[in-house]
Amino acid sequence: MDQQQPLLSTKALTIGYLRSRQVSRTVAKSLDVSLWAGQLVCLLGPNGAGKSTLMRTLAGLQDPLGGQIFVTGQELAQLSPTALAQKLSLVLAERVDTGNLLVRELVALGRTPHTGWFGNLTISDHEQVQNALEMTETLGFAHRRLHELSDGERQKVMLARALAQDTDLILLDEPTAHLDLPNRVEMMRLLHRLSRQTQKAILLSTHELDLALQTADKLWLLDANGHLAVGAPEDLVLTGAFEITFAKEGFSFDRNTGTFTMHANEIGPTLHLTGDENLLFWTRRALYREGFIVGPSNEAVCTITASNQSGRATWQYTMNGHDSVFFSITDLLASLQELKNNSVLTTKSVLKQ
Ligand SMILES: Nc1ncnc2c1ncn2[C@@H]1O[C@H](COP(=O)(O)OP(=O)(O)OP(=O)(O)O)[C@@H](O)[C@H]1O
Repeated sequence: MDQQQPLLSTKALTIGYLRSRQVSRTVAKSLDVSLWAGQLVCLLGPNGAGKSTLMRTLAGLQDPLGGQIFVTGQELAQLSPTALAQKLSLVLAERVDTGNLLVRELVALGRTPHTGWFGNLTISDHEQVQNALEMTETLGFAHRRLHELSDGERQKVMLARALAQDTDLILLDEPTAHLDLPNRVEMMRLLHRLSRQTQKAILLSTHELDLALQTADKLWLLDANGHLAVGAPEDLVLTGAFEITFAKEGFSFDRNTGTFTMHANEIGPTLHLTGDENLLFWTRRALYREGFIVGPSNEAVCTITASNQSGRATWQYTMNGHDSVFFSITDLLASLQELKNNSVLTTKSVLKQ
């Protein structure tokens, strides 16, 4: 494979929609991006930013409003549908009508660009289908009809078909949309493994910010104004691009922990936290949710110490000379809430560490 040339690239690409041959909506313009062999890239952005529009345009399902797309060096507009299908496979989020097809038959359709509509499958084609079923863990329902599957099972089968198509490029529009958490993680791990083992270039759009941050080699961040930022996940977090793209009232992104924090509806008193880091992480989240501010001890009305005592999670604070000890966050919050309601927390107290 030519490592000097990206598998997919764009030059001054403009994407959007036409109505009566007039541009009715320009979603993004001046896009210059590239996808390289062995790369897993996640396309992220808020609702309506243009992720599906970009995926569909890159896959040749929708014409660009301007600029060019190159697939393995050749302009996409010049490729026949079969030539394109030998290079690029697309997995869409929406349900497609597959009639009465068996799962194995649908996955075998992935071989069509290589065999032709009436082409018989060779032993090697059957092996590719089998491999694709095994890799996606869909072999167990290969004999079932597609309309008998759950949305999550169906999504894995669609990936199996793309794998059977055996293209250098795989584009997936929200492949984790219908999966539960373990399957979402598994899907991302599988895609990551595939990009490494097979040197395929994989681009997927997703709303799974956390999983994307952990697994992607590169992120394409499309904001609501059609601006695309490209880079390693960590660079985009450190430069603040990640935060800006998802900026919305009501929550913020914490660069230190890589997590989103919801803002509480009301602002409560400041508390200081100290002790076991693991416990502090979850304590902090609970306190934020309840509208408390976590801050330095000199600004706090009390200090809560979280520790593991004989393997038991314990929270402790002292107020007005009275020690309070709790063995769950629920009980700690109940106590703090009571104090808040009684306005005791409005006066600063010296508390035991
Ligand atoms: N057929 C269409 N004609 C005109 N505008 C459209 C059409 N389809 C989508 N749009 C608009 O294009 C913009 C991008 O839509 P798109 O579906 O690509 O966003 P998205 O990032 O995939 O959103 P989501 O995360 O909600 O799936 C939106 O403002 C949408 O309203």
